[in-house]
Amino acid sequence: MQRIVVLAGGIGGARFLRGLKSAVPDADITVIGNTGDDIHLFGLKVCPDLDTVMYTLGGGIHEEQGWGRAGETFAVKEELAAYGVGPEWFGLGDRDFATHIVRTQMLAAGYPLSAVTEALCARWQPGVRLLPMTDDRVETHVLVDLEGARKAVHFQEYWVRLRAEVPAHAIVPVGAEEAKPAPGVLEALAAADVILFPPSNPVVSVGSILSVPGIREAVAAADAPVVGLSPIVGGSPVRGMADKVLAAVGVESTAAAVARHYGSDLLDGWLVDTVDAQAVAEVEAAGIRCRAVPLMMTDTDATAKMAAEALALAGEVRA
Ligand SMILES: O=c1nc2n(C[C@H](O)[C@H](O)[C@H](O)CO)c3cc(O)ccc3cc-2c(=O)[nH]1
Repeated sequence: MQRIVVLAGGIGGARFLRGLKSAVPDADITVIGNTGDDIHLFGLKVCPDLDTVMYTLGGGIHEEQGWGRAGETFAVKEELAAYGVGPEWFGLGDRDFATHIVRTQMLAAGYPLSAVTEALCARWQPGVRLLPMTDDRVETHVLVDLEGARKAVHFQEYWVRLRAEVPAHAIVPVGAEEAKPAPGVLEALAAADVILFPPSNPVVSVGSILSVPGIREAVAAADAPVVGLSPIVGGSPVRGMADKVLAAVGVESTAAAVARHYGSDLLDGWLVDTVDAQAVAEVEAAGIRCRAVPLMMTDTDATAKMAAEALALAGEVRA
């Protein structure tokens, strides 16, 4: 059975995984999920990217939104607001709250996040093994200009409250230096037949995962071919704020620049969209095999084709 390891962020990663599962239903898929977006609110630990993967693959996601639960209600949030307790800018629904309550209760009882995630997945049956990148606390902060001062804000505040509309100067995965990969992460990378970087954010999603000491090294040292899919199509991100956070780390928003940012020490293959076909030569000149194929995840079939192209490229670079 083909063992595939995917380093995934939130919406883009989750949708890619749905296509991958449809392309290779019998594969053994391990997902290393980003936890740099995690936030503590109302005394609860919220893990947006792990939950987005779990709900999407488990059939509980709010499809149009891409995050949170389908059929959601907001009574708890409204009651909290009536007490003057915020933040009001972060949309936690009643059904979603239950996940965070179970998670926080288990963490308080001494279970590591990896065990808690496994317990939550026992309900959702995502059909993949979902591992957090680390059991330790890592929080992505963004250095921004706000109200005349330069300050660090939590990634969720930058993205959800500020809509990534303030200038960002640096992205800091606070706590990453002391973090250890969660149990199973290094083992999965070492045993993989293929490692994939979905079209997730290269800085705050895949970049956060790679910032955990040992993970980047394990990807680079893996026997498996590593293939990524560009989240930048025609010079802009398909969704999200990748252009803004790429600028903050000094990387141009092009499919080729993102490939060079990962580098040939990590990537063996890179897929760009057909509109970026002119980037193929530049990526190949950087020592990374490159193909131009349609990269819009319009539905599961289109996404399954992208996943199949990524696996075909992995087969090619392995040969
Ligand atoms: O744009 C928003 N995204 C929300 N997201 C998505 C989240 O901010 C992100 O898109 C990611 O963290 C980036 O992957 C949530 C995700 C959750 O799992 C739980 C709650 C939220 C709440 C919001 C929200 O209020 N607004």
